[in-house]
Amino acid sequence: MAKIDFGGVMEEVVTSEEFPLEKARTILENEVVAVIGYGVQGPGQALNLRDNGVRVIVGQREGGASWDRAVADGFVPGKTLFPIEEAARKATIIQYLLSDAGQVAMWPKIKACLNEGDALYFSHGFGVVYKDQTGIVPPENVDVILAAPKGSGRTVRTNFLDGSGINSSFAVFQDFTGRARERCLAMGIAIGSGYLFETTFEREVYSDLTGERGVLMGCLAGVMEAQYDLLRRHGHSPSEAFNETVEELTQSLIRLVAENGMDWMFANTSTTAQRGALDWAPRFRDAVIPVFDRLYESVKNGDETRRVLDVNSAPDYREKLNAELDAIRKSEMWRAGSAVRALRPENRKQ
Ligand SMILES: NC(=O)C1=CN([C@@H]2O[C@H](COP(=O)(O)OP(=O)(O)OC[C@H]3O[C@@H](n4cnc5c(N)ncnc54)[C@H](O)[C@@H]3O)[C@@H](O)[C@H]2O)C=CC1
Ligand SMILES: CC(=O)[C@](C)(O)C(=O)O
Ligand SMILES: [Mg+2]
Ligand SMILES: [Mg+2]
Repeated sequence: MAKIDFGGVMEEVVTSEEFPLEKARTILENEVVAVIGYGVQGPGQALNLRDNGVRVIVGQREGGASWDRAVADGFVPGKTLFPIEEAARKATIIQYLLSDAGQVAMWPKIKACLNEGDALYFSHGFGVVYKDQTGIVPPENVDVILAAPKGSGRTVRTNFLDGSGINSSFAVFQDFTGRARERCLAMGIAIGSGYLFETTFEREVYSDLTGERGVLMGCLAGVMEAQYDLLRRHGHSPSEAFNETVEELTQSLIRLVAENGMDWMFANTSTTAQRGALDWAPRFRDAVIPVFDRLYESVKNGDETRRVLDVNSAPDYREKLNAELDAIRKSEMWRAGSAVRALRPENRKQ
């Protein structure tokens, strides 16, 4: 493993150079991988595995939109696409990529399909770590491994297609065969990871639930809305409020952060902007610390899990979710956003 200095802390990572695809292919040579669930991660990981020469089949509920999508992506019913349990029985590596609530519902059936020496693969620590709520306790005679892409399943695929790779974490929870670690790393590389950093199931789920509720999604959505509304209350137009809150971030400034870090972005803005941002950053930081403390506690004590399972296990959860997403889409802010996006020169030409 390569030793990398992450800001003064040495960590070991596995890169696609030191663990090349050829090595992954050899390790997975005699395996049949079943991707159970063809939602967001399922397609990204399944297609990358297939393109990387791994024997992969898909298990999905018959008849729904995800099944049709798998067919459209070239998986053939009866050959490489099966109902969930049939796929799970055929496989030696079961990639459990149903929604986390779906994993709980299907667990008794999946458990019954596991053979001694199989590997049960997750992209989240959720099911295993919150076992008191999920009931997911793998049998002792299988490997239990994790490769968790740090990005959307869409990006898992688009990064692969453009020749880059997603970063993923990996973890071994249970090593029955003595091969759990190599199977885990081989899968991590074969799904298209550029490098993998090591974690545990527990640390993965705590950090992942915090990140998505926090800066990556929840906090981001919240602070954007707060600033947009503030500007609107003070008489600014929707286009001005949206540009100054979202468009400039996604089209310019966050790209500089991605390229070269926060200081680089600051260095390429006006001295006026720098002064103000440097002064206000600690105020925002201090304002949200108590919210973040509550968030981490709520993750750790299982409250977030309870909420996810409650809401996402309801029969009408899809309708309710769509209504919530629809409300965002139809809000003035995001309708303004749609108009702003349409005005980007590259979109205007179409
Ligand atoms: N969405 C993403 O990009 C990421 C997801 N993950 C993890 O990957 C795993 C899969 O997540 P997603 O791809 O978002 O899942 P998803 O929400 O897209 O669901 C996948 C499939 O599960 C099926 N499903 C749901 N409930 C079911 C049930 N009761 N019975 C049978 N099938 C059912 C649905 O047909 C759907 O196609 C989760 O553990 C998630 O936390 C990790 C990183 C990113
Ligand atoms: C994309 C990702 O890794 C998330 C946000 O954690 C998720 O979809 O669960
Ligand atoms: Mg994540
Ligand atoms: Mg997540």
